[in-house]
Amino acid sequence: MAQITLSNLRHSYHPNPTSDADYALKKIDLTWEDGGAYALLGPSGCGKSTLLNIISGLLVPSEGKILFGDQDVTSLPPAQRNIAQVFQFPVIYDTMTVYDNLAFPLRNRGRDEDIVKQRVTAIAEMLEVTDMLNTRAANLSPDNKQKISMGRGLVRQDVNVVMFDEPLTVIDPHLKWKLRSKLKELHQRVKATMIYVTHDQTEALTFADKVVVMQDGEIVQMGTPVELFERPAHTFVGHFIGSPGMNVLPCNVKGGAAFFGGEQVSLEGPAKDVADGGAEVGIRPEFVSIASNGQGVEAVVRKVADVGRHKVVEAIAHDSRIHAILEGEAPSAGEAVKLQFKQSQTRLYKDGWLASSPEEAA
Ligand SMILES: Nc1ncnc2c1ncn2[C@@H]1O[C@H](COP(=O)(O)OP(=O)(O)OP(=O)(O)O)[C@@H](O)[C@H]1O
Repeated sequence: MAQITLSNLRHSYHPNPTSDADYALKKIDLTWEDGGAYALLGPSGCGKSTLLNIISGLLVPSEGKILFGDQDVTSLPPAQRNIAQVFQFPVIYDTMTVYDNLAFPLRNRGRDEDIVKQRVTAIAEMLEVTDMLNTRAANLSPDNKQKISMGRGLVRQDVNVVMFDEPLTVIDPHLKWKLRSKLKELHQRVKATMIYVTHDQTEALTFADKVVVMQDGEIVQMGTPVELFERPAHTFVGHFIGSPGMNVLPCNVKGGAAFFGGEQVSLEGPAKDVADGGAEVGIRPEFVSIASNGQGVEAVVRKVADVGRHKVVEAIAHDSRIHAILEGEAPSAGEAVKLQFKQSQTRLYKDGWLASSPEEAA
């Protein structure tokens, strides 16, 4: 196992790239710590597969280096990188038993049969498939096939990294949560570096200790699930994570103060070095409430959705849509209300990037 460093990485599929737009990966500098559980999260086309293929060696980047520990592996072929991959669709041999499928990566590298038995037994027990070891893989359900595929990825102890590429795509929705939490538990037991690629925030946030969010060939933030929720470094992260995502409202900055529709909005703290002019206020729906003291941003409720645990209110203020997540009583559609933003959670964004900082304690 090793720390993986991506240094000054860029990749273009064009033979002669001329501008940033020609690059599928713009500029990536990233370190994956040894033994970490990571998710690579972003919408379709943001460059996740390109990055994964560069780490596994299927692609050589146009620029930059990949290091495993101190070793430069940029031009090493996949077979010499000691990587395990689990794909969207199960990769198993139907004619073999579950035992032989799990044993395959070890036997392929000439491991002794007693080590094979020890590892296969341990992984089967972790995956709760011990009773299937003598079953032919052809007779398994799709989710059990994918479990075995995951087991094949985890059975070797000498890999630098295990990469999962949207591994739950074929799994029935009601079984997804089970496999998701299983994977998390497996990481804690196996302690290998794992990178889980997905466009699904729930999968990323459940699995990973650190989530890397990508947009349009760039990393916009790397952080713990709590950091991504509480302090999105970019409005894209605010939008992409959360349900509904963060409210992003156009505002005007004057002398460090933010005005939404002419009314001043109290920010979490000073917006240092933000020039006067257009910017955005970011506030998560969880921190928007209906004012009981008659003070706040005037809005009209457009829709109320009861989602069981809470209600999601959609209101319009100064032509902008604002979501609020409310527990208990909620107003009705058409009602005029005043909205309050929790000040410690109200942030300023300039050109998409976080531009306010929390008030320093006196
Ligand atoms: N072989 C290729 N040739 C040319 N362009 C490509 C190739 N593969 C990917 N691209 C382009 O590179 C960009 C990044 O694609 P990539 O497949 O890495 O994104 P992704 O986040 O993995 O998307 P998805 O989740 O849909 O697989 C996209 O604009 C895509 O069209």
